[in-house]
Amino acid sequence: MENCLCVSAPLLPSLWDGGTGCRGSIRLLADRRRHESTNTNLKDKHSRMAAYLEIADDSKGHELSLFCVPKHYEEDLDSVIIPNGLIKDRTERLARDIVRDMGGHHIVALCVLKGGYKFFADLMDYIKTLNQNSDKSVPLTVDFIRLKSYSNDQSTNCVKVIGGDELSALAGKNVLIVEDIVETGKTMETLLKLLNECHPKMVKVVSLLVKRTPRSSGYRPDYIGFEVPDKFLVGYALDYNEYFRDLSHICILSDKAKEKYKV
Ligand SMILES: O=P(O)(O)OC[C@H]1O[C@H](OP(=O)(O)OP(=O)(O)O)[C@H](O)[C@@H]1O
Ligand code: HPA
Repeated sequence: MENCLCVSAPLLPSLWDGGTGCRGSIRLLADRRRHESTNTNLKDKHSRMAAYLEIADDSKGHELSLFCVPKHYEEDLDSVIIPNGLIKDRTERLARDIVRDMGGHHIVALCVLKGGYKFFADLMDYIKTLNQNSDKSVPLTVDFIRLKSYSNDQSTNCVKVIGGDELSALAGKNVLIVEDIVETGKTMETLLKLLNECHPKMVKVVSLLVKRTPRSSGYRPDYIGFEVPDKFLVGYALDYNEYFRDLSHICILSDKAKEKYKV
């Protein structure tokens, strides 16, 4: 099913109407692709390039036995690809970049559930810390939306909106969408379309991860934590059929585990 949008909870009335040290393999890169502004009304005058840490395709990650991993998942993971500490360090810097660019305005941070909840919580904490320790501070409010399109390790191509706050409340606001991963780009493109119908003043997107994959539509967020290989990743709230959200590090899921937890 191509470009399907399903709204399956009556929570969005406006929508019902209209619709590491990985062996030296991590490098800091700038996104050389043309930066696409996510707001059709207020396109950035300056073409910015999103910086990110690249995890190389041949990165094997780190041995599981070097980290604390829940016993119940020990057999299911190939390796730790991004340790929790590195996620936090990169998130701290993303917070600084976001406040630098969006500061001075009230920001509404929109968390994309469920996968985005850990990154969202940590990013908000870092922005709060910046607010507390600077002469300039930016008011921050939070909103939530739940989107779902994956079953097993594949996008169904049908992005379902299954709950959340009313997007119409974001009219005229500076919105920061907080997402865990962009793979095909379908989830984010669907959300941006819905959001733009509500006429926000500005929309920026931060995604902790962007996957290098031939399945990508080419969509790139405004802020990116890491660019990752085309492998199915779990942990730090990223799931496989709801499992592995209770894992601190981002890990590569084994093929055996894909079979074990398949629906
Ligand atoms: O770029 P895409 O190919 O669209 O994939 C990205 C989306 O997939 C995951 O959501 P999922 O549907 O698994 O729901 P979840 O957040 O509840 O895990 C993830 O959290 C992103 O929202
Ligand atoms: N892991 C978990 N959820 C996802 C992924 C992934 O690699 N890609 C898209 N949603």
